Amino acid sequence: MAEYSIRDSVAIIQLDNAPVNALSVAVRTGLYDGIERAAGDGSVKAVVVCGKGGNFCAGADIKEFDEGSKGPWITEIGDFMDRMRKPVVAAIEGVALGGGLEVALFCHYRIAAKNARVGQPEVNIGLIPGGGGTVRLPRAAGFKQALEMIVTGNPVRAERALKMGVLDEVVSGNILEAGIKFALSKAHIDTSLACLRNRPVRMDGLNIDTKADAALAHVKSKYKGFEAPMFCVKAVVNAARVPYDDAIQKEREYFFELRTSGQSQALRYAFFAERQIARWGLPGGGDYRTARAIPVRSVGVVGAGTMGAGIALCIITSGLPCVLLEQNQEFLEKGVTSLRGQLMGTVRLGKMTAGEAEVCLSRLKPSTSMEDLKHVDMVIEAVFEDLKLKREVFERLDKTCKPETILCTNTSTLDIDSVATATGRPDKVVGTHFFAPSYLMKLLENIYGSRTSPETVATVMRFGKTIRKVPVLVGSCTGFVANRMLAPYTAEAQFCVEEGASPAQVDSVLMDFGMPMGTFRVSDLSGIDVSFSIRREAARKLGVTLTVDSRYFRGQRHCSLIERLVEKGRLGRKTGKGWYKYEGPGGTVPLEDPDVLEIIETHCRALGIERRNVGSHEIQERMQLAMINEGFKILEEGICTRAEEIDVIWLYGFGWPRYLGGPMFYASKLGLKRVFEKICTFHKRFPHSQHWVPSVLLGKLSESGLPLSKWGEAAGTSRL
Ligand SMILES: CCC/C=C/C(=O)SCCNC(=O)CCNC(=O)[C@H](O)C(C)(C)COP(=O)([O-])OP(=O)([O-])OC[C@H]1O[C@@H](n2cnc3c(N)ncnc32)[C@H](O)[C@@H]1OP(=O)([O-])[O-]
Repeated sequence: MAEYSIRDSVAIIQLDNAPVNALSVAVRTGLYDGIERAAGDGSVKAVVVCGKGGNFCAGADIKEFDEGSKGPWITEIGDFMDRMRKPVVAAIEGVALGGGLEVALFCHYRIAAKNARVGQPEVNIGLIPGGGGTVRLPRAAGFKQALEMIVTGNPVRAERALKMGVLDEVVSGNILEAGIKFALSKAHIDTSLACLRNRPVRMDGLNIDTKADAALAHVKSKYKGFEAPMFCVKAVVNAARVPYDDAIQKEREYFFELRTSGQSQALRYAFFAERQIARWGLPGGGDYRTARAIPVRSVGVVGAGTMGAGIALCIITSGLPCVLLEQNQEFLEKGVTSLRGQLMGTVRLGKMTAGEAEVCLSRLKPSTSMEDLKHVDMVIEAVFEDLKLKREVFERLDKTCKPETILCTNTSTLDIDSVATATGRPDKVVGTHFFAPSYLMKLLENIYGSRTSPETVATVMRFGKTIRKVPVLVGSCTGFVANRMLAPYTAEAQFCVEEGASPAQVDSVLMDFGMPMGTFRVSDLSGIDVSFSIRREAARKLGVTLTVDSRYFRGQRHCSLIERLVEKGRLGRKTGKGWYKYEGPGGTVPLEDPDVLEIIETHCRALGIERRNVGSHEIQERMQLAMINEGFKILEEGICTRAEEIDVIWLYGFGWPRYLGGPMFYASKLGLKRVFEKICTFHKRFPHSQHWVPSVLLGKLSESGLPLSKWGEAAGTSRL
């Protein structure tokens, strides 16, 4: 809704829809009614539109998008304002985003508090601004700057918006008081002079034809696979070419076309999924509503290898002091050099100044003495993935650190309890699984053990946000969520290669689907020897020796191509050859290698595997469905409590194309009945792959027709 009041002959319309005053039907109706009322009230000289609770407005209410169009559209409210003879002033604090900025652009004037941010982020949810933004912003900010704001979706701060011409004034102090004062000062000025409709698009000397072609080409390559950025360009270019009303009409057509598109649905889903993951609960009780995070003012990182150094870098760049610990000076110096190198990389990219980088470094305390961890609030252990070693480290940490210190283990495979029991404080032990490269990858899988306390979970969840990661809470199991799902995905890729595909073919199928990189290129990048050691270690524990001839491991189908590559010294990019051979500058360009194809052929001949033509569709289906089936098992076991958590993990851990929502969302769009039937068929065809045993939950859901948001509940794993 919108509250209407009058002060000093100024009508005040306050948008009111907590927490961000999204433009629901009620808010738009309230705004329209308020403007109409002020226009007809002879005692009112001017109008101020503002927002309640510290924000102007975050745009259309995204939750209402699936309900069709009801109530007045922003441009209808705007047309009314355009005809008003009384000045309407937008008084902005907090954010004016999307439809919120569009409302402001319909006002005759815009003032903002210093803390305000304005922007058109619709592109992030697969849309273009649909309430006049593509037509009015270029009239205020000029074609180039408006195009940049609309295509990137990045908001700008008040001072910059003022320079761009989007705002008329930036004020300090009470925004409403400033708005009333400003409105009264304009009460006698002809409003048509301030009306953006009456101004041409500012081209600032640019030629629209050349600019349009360049912008389209740029957007096509930069936002590969995304539909909305192209439409943004088309709409803004059109606004520069045709009269105002025609441009508004075209913008609306584009907006409605995109609103019902699969991409926008997926991107809107991803928007809410990211917010859902903050709502966690523990099986033993305690959740995000009741658990209090312990303040973290300093952190220690044990292990200055690539992972540890990257984690320490995340910490110091987020403003926290960090002790980086290594067992000896040589390893410590190596770690600090690697951290410095990464930091300077961000300086070179212009993301930080050299001065800021120095400030970050001043927060780092390299050390070889565990005593330096005595007073820190949290320690993240990032030593080699070896249980015995980790338990030793935890025993020492437990003895050294103050009793309140939270102890985190950066592990991708180990059971949290088996580490926690090395301490006398298992309630304060938790897993924090960072992804390589740890400074850049946004995902943080936080893993609770059976005795991890709600306060510890609340602390690592908040800490994740502090260091600008996307923290997702998951239960403990082999591989947790990300790597557990990755295992059948990569296994199927290798089986497809054994059966007749080439690594390059598999990778191109994945890239065409929208993944940032194919699985074989990823394997080369992270090192084939890494997967080799993990497999060998797992086999060793079971008393089995894996050889190049192993076709089965624990009764399961096994592809031993990795063993063959390691035998030939093909460890990946670091050795210049792996699944590919690497050439070009710095040996970074992957080329299909006839030697690898020969290794694969020999391998298949030796094992009697008949090769055939494996089609792209089959590759995609097998890799994705095997992983999706695992996702349902994860839900079924309560390792995750919502499908959204799994999707966020894939978006941020593996770069699943955001415009496809995530694997679970993708499954919902394919239809669970179809997904289940396909998985059953693959299970019959490949009986020696555990990952094809259909998930019981999936079978149940395939009959139920329940929407994705209810899958966790149906699994009985929801804890809220
Ligand atoms: C009509 C003409 C065409 C117009 C089209 C548009 O405007 S398209 C829209 C263009 N606009 C955008 O794309 C802006 C999208 N929003 C944002 O970028 C950020 O939310 C923020 C910067 C406003 C606040 O960031 P922050 O980190 O401070 O907080 P937070 O992110 O956690 O959000 C708090 C709560 O508000 C909720 N919520 C937020 N916005 C909307 C919304 N529009 N709708 C509904 N709900 C919304 C959010 O779900 C969360 O709810 P929860 O989980 O507590 O139940």
